[in-house]
Amino acid sequence: MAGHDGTMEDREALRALWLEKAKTLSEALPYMRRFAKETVVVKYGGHAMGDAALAGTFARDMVLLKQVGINPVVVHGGGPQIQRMLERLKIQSDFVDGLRVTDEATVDIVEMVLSGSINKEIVSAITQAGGFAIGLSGKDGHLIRATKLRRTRRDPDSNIEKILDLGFVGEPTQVTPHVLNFFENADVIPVIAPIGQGPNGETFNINADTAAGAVAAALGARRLLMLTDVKGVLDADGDLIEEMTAGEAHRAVLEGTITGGMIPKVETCLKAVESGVEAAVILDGRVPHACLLELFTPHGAGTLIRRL
Ligand SMILES: Nc1ncnc2c1ncn2[C@@H]1O[C@H](COP(=O)(O)OP(=O)(O)O)[C@@H](O)[C@H]1O
Ligand SMILES: CC(=O)N[C@@H](CCC(=O)OP(=O)(O)O)C(=O)O
Repeated sequence: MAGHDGTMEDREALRALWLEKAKTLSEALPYMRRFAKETVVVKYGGHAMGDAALAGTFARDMVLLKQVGINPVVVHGGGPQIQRMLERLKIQSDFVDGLRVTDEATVDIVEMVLSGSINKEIVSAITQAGGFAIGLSGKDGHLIRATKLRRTRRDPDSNIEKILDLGFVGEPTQVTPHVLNFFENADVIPVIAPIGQGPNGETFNINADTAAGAVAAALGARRLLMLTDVKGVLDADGDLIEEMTAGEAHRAVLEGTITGGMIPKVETCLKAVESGVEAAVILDGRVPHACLLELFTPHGAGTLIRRL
């Protein structure tokens, strides 16, 4: 970079660059006003948090949102990190419809990785970026009450519906926003691990997309941002779909354009918008400042799903 001793051309180029940055900041003003005092729930997926530099950028973005008067609430995943720990401990793990079958030994590891290391890493990154974050799991302050997830599957030969036992996989039954409202008023950024508490004190492993959707619905969030490791929802030709209505999303699942891990993600977005969240966006967490791009520019960063 040219300093004061650079050539005239260098200084002119630098000035043009800063003017461009000032223009971008100024253009963000109407968006900042639109989202001021609003809650934005950000689901930070395990794949999206792979890179240290990107994790730092994500933390700065959360601090910036708070600084301009928005209320960011982070719900994180950690699937790949749980997987690595289970492999180190030689514990076998299977998935049904993208959900980890969770026995007693596994739920202990899931809780340790999510509420322990990952949660504290994100809290620490936000603190490093100048923010004030507090880590929670769904067990704190009755935040996420859960029950055992019931899943059934129809056997194609006998046509009999079978109950699948996923162990300690939970689904949220109630989210109590009391503790989050308290944090909002105290300018704290909550960072939530997707662990739920059952009626008898059991610990439940909740898919992080599902947990984020339930938190967004309970808070009446203006946006649910789902950071993942693809551009967004892709069509049959592999092109990004920038906006989908609930009807189009349902159709894409039925037609098989949306498969695997994208199904629970899209279903969570649909449920969230049906529960009062204004819009949900599936966006590429590998793109630096993806949340800022989505909220503060006319160039959304992924696929927006809204009620209609
Ligand atoms: N139509 C689609 N558009 C984009 N991704 C899709 C689509 N259908 C299936 N997928 C798969 O869904 C994956 C995202 O879900 P998942 O791996 O569960 O994300 P995360 O770990 O971030 O929660 C993508 O990596 C892709 O393989
Ligand atoms: C029930 C279930 O599958 N829980 C997930 C929780 C973490 C998660 O969802 O993390 P990502 O968002 O990074 O995938 C798991 O055990 O992997």
